[in-house]
Amino acid sequence: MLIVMEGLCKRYPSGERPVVDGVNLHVEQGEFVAVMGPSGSGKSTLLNLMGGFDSPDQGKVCVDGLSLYDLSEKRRTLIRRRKIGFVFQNYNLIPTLNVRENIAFPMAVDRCPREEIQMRVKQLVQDLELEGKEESFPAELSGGQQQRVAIARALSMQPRVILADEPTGNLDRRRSREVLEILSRLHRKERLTIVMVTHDLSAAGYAERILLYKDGRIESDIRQSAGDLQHVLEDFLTILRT
Ligand SMILES: Nc1ncnc2c1ncn2[C@@H]1O[C@H](COP(=O)(O)OP(=O)(O)OP(=O)(O)O)[C@@H](O)[C@H]1O
Repeated sequence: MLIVMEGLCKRYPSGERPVVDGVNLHVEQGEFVAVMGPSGSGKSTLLNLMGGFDSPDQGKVCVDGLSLYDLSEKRRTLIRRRKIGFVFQNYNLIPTLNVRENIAFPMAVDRCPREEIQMRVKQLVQDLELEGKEESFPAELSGGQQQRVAIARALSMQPRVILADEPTGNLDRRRSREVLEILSRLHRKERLTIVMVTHDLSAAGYAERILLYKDGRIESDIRQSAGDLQHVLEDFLTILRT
């Protein structure tokens, strides 16, 4: 099992109720999981806990057999860099670095050999369809291109899992589809594990498993066959209305 969450709880000091309330979740290597749910229900917090960014009040998070919150801060940072790739709604690219440098950044921090960095950047530029943009800066790119750079950067360390928080939240329909097609292809071809928070049902349609999250709990865990979105939609609406 690649990701294991057990008895996970988190309440912010300012919050009345826990935003993660006894969550148990197992994600297998190669799964593409979407997390949907009402705004403020705790989805981003759950994803941050999964990625070792936050600390739980109770419970365990294991990624690739390592219990993240039993590690020292230093080791957790290292594991995060090597095993987990993050993709955010607002891309989080470094504005003063060009595309090639943004993609190479985590590898440079990890002191990878220069030839390896060059080879990997070249491959990622190809995989993410960014040829010709290598020298461009983030401000010179469309939102979809920026997000593809962010995905390339997230993949640069060959992580075990990609955690994506609303990766298409700032993109129009066409650019969302381009980004999702790429994620979906990487998932199919390279058995990349993806956990993606999204509000967009058509984005969730690319996943093979959909978690409906509400009030800090997984209300529903649906493994969908292709095109079986109606069932998910009905569950989702029921959960939103109750
Ligand atoms: N660092 C923080 N300190 C205090 N409260 C926080 C913090 N981060 C989030 N919260 C609160 O916790 C709750 C859950 O937030 P979270 O961002 O996890 O929800 P979400 O389901 O991802 O929301 P959205 O879909 O709107 O992005 C919200 O009420 C939010 O205000």
